[in-house]
Amino acid sequence: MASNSGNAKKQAFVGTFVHSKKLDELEYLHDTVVCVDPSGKIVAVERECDAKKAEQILFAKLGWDAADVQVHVCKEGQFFFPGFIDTHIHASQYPNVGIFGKSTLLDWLNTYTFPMEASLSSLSKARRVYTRCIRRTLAHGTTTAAYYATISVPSTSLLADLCLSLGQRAFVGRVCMDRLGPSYYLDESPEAALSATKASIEHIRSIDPNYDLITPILTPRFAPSCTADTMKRLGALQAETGLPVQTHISENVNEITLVRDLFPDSEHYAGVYDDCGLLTPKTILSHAIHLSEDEAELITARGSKVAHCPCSNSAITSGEARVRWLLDKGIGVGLGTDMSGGYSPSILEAARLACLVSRHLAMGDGKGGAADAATMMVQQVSAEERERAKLSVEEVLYLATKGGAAVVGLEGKVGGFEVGMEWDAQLVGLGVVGEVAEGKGVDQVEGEDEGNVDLFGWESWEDRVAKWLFNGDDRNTKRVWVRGRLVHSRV
Ligand SMILES: O=c1[nH]c(=O)c2nc[nH]c2[nH]1
Ligand SMILES: [Zn+2]
Repeated sequence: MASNSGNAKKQAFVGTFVHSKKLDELEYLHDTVVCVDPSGKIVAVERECDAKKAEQILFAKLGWDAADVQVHVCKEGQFFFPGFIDTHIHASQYPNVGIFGKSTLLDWLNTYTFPMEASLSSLSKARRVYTRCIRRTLAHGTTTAAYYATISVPSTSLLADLCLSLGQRAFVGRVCMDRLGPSYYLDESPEAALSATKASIEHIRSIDPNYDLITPILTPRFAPSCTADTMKRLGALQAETGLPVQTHISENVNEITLVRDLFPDSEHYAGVYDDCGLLTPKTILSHAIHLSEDEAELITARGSKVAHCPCSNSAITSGEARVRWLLDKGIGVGLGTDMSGGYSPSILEAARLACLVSRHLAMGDGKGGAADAATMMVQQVSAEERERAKLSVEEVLYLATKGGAAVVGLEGKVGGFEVGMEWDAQLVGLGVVGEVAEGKGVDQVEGEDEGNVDLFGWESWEDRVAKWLFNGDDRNTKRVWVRGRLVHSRV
């Protein structure tokens, strides 16, 4: 089956392009044309060019007939930005967003999460939930998502089918858990967990044989809910297939105590995964809030990556992940919404919350992470070091795009605008406020742009992007493409 049907045209995108060059630097490409071939690949990035020049020179250089090219031109206040990568999201928890009360991880799982996930064994309910989740995240500019589904194979297969048909690039994981869950929502045995995982992989292979858009991902939920036997089988399957792995680590202090009790022979939480062959360069570890130095060093050595989920970590009171500390150790970090631990489907929201959480660390009043005020004082962390904890606009937007791409193993393929990469992109539009109408004393808002961001025209491009980060939302996400296919449009 074609993995990205509905797109078989040559396209040219004209205007301003903003993307990450490196962790702390955004590049602004003005008066630029990006050409995308029918397979969704970027084949040209031409500076100092416009639609007319492209027609006269660039298309000919590519051997394109201008009549065959669909041209998209940015309007005032608009720019192209790479699609967001959500490195950690539970599609099956989407109906629960915002519903967490004052719970913390372990009671949150039992009260809200397991009942909702179990209920999605009803395929009609799963279809409603997954369709809405995919549409909503696309509308917020998420072009790639690393999804947890449920323990049900048909329900997980349905999520993969829907991502393919709605055009979202996805990693789809059938959740494995064979203990410490309610009896109605557990794998019967390690053998059952493994064979269900294999059935889910087979289904994805049948709908997208080359994993062009949808890739299976091995998903032991987290160490407390998996026996060592199950995790070792999944580790062996990873070694055999080379597939990616996703799980949770070190989110909550009670969870860490539980892991210590359940796995007394392992050195620490990260060691449990390592002992089972699950700490690989293709492993996405979510949260990683309370890691020790030894654990971070092991993760660095294994090349595993971290999904930082600031919304979830704040909502269910888990703590503050030390992103700068992780980055300094050479660990790749991306952003996750972690719905519904996190209440928002938006990676833009995750990026702004990553800024704020890093500032709480800098203020030293975070009581959740090992780098909280007391620890920092004891360790005599200098004022400069605390200041370094702060993440900039450029840095969180890197984590949301290029950094996330590296976390899910798509570096060089998505997350930026370079020849050879795929056109996974969003068109961002900010509201442009016109001159005060003479004699009326009120601002006139021009154009169809709406939303929460007002541009007055004097802002630098850096300031425009900062205004988008802190006040933007899905109203500013005008169009979204994955592999060149238009998958969401407000205009
Ligand atoms: O944020 C989280 N969401 C979950 O669903 C989950 N399961 C285990 N640990 C978890 N953490
Ligand atoms: Zn999670």
